[in-house]
Amino acid sequence: MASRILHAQLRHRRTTSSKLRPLHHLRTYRFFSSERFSGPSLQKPDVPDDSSNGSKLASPLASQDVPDDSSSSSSSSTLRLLELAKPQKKLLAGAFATLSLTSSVTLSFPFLVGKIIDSAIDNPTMVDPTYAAAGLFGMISAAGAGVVARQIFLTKAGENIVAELRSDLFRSVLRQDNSLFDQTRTGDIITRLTSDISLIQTALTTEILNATRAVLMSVGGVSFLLVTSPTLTLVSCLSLPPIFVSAKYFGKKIKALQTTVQSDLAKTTVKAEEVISQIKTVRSFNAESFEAEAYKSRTQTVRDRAIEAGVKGAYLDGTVHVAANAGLLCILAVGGNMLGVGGGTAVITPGELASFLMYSVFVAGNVSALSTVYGSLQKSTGAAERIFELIDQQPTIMTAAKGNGQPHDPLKNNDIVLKNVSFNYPTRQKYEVLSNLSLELPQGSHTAIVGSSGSGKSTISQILLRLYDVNSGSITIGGRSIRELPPETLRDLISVVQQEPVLFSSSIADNIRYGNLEASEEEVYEAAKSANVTDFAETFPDKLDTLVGEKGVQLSGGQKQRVAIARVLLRNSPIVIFDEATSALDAESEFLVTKAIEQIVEGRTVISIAHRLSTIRKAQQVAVIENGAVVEVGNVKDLINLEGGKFNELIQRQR
Ligand SMILES: Nc1ncnc2c1ncn2[C@@H]1O[C@H](COP(=O)(O)OP(=O)(O)OP(=O)(O)O)[C@@H](O)[C@H]1O
Repeated sequence: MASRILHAQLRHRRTTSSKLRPLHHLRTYRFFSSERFSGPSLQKPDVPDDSSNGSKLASPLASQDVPDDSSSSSSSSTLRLLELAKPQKKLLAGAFATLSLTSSVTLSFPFLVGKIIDSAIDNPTMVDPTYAAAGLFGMISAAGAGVVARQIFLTKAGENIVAELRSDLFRSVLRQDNSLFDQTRTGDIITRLTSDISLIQTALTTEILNATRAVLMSVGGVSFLLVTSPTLTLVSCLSLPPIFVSAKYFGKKIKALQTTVQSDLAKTTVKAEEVISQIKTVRSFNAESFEAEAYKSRTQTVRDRAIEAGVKGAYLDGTVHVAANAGLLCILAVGGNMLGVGGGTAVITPGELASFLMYSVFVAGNVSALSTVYGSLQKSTGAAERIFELIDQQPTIMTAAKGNGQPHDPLKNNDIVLKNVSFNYPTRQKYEVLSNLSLELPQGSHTAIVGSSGSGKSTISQILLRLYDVNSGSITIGGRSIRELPPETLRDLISVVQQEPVLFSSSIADNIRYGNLEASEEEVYEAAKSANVTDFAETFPDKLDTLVGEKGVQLSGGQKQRVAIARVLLRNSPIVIFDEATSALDAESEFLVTKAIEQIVEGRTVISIAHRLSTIRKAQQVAVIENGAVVEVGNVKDLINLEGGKFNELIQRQR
């Protein structure tokens, strides 16, 4: 049973939807240092350890604004795109081989039709049109088989490239600094993982092949035109100037509009994602109409720009259509005279004129296909730049850790010492959240951190986990700076129970198992029992296999909290942080959760970020935080009785 659940969970992880899921819960994900389960990181050059200025802002992503496609970055992106196709070279070679076959058949078709017409005119008794058609049908069937094979090769190559790129990109996302997630909306990243990658897939397979076919057919077609009649070839060139002029004029406008449409569309997706994920808040404020209107107005902007681009495209198509057909009429007029109509000398046969006309249509079609391919290749270069930007983003924390991934000496103990720590969030450079903060948390002790809202209590748990690096000062565990520990090792030492625990949309058991993916079913059950999860799970028909819904919406706040505690129990880390774990609960839930918490506290270093006296009572020491600094520290009794003290003041306010 256990292995079934584990396999189901791992299988679940492999699917795209579950790959996207952790973006919403990235902090939870990191508390459990599960990035590593997503596989090895991409190879990155080492960056120097910059311990004096850890609180760096990850370079913001260029968001959905399509980057300036300067030719150098475009060409390097194109080269990198081609690199991605390299491992699929056998499949792509197969696709090119079948393409050559189908193109040769298509190219020889007008030539053969011309020959059949001439033979039928010259020697009507010798040529049986049925046999001729049957012969051509044989050729077409061979080409058809080539088309089938090409599609199969292309689909396989395309899907392989996409799967590889998607998982590389996702790994890269998981390695990024928190500051990147603080300033980038989830929807932006999801767009890169989905539609941008699809654009690349099309570019690397279908479009490159279309381009090759168009070039082959155009070059082959023009050669046939020249061989058949250089004079008529010159005549057919008359249609080129209006086509080129209008393609340049409209093409520029269309590209600019398409770029804006792409960027506006991405913003619309981001908005939809935000509203859907916050639907309860939207409902409770009766804001459905407001949000629907806001979304409608965004989609209308997209629609208007897309129509504008479509209209420009229609003008271009119309101009090309008239110019190309006028060219054909010129060929017909001049070619008709060349047939010797009206008594002149014939310099061309009817069959040659027919094949010339067919090749002209081919060439026109393929030249215009080349411009379409060029347009979509431009689009995918933009998408590639957005993807490479994210893959190339250098996280400061993962790579700066000395000995990251290397074995390290075991820690002497789990004493935590924060010394003169100053910190600001990278997105708010000028606002110092922690200011010269010093605090000692001996191994096995229970410390309550109290203080007014916004004083910096939760921030302490974030810097202990090294979700952010501090600007100055030091944090040590067992005498070792946390910067020297691989982040995974550090995060294995610490578990956090948050005020609003985040669950994944799988079963209760799977959510508990997140604490230790190797745990047996019995261990999961034991953890569930100790955290009073079985009390409520047993009342559901599927018991621990009950699905909890997205972010655990199908459970109450207290039930979610107990699942989160069971998860931490299973994790068995020596340091546990309760970040106001019971403050959002009613009295009965608080009682049950507190009982569950008592199971964890035993024998561990505990930090309770607390508001209420009930949570604080069991702590051995209390640290009062004010404006990011410890202003009072001592045991609960002493501080309660300290007249005029900060803690005493806080308690008085609660009474
Ligand atoms: N990711 C972030 N980016 C920028 N500023 C942040 C971020 N998280 C928190 N802050 C700011 O840091 C300050 C301290 O926040 P913190 O969450 O540590 O306070 P707290 O003492 O835990 O408050 P509360 O009791 O209300 O939870 C606040 O002013 C907050 O606005």
